[in-house]
Amino acid sequence: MAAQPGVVFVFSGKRKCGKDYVAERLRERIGADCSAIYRLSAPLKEQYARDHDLDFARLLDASAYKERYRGDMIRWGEEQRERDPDFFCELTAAGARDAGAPVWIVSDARRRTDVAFFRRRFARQTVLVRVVACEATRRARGWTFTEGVDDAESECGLDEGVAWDHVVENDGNETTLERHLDRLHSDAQSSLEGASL
Ligand SMILES: Nc1ncnc2c1ncn2[C@@H]1O[C@H](COP(=O)(O)OP(=O)(O)OP(=O)(O)O)[C@@H](O)[C@H]1O
Repeated sequence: MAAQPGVVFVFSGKRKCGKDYVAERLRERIGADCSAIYRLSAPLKEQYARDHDLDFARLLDASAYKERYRGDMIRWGEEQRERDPDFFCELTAAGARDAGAPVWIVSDARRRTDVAFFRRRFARQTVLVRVVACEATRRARGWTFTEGVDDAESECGLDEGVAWDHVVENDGNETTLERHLDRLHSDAQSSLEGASL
């Protein structure tokens, strides 16, 4: 049987708050041998590419190819979620189980249903992490407010009403970030010890 995770970190945050950056720093801290980063958007792109006979690798990068299909891909994703809100979470979890690392870092939760899925399916293992940075910092990292994106559910669905286990301040202060990473790392260690992995 495929492996169950010891810890599932579920990251969320506004655009350019540094979710990917902090997720990568956490993976380095815990060690690439026992942790891996997963994106809920990856199986969406993979499945979309398969259904539409497209090149999955080119949909993943920041190419004009991806931009050409972006609108239709978003619409297609919404249709799948309406049919089954857990569709992409299930695919991600199945891929992660097969890969077998004990610590999963899911770097891009965007919806209430994403958080609810991991809380329900991996109740003991899930650690909810909100990454925050002020608007000035996000702007300096390339963010500009875009209508239809920054006011959409995919960007605002988790702004309120979620009991985060950790809120990571990522405004560029290295000492603060290190302190947060220490806490997350120690959470992972205790959970792994508790699960006797
Ligand atoms: N603490 C930090 N120190 C230095 N650079 C950072 C830090 N946090 C983020 N960055 C940089 O800011 C940029 C945006 O970060 P990142 O891609 O992780 O954001 P994101 O929240 O995943 O964005 P998006 O939602 O658009 O995918 C990247 O170039 C990243 O390297």
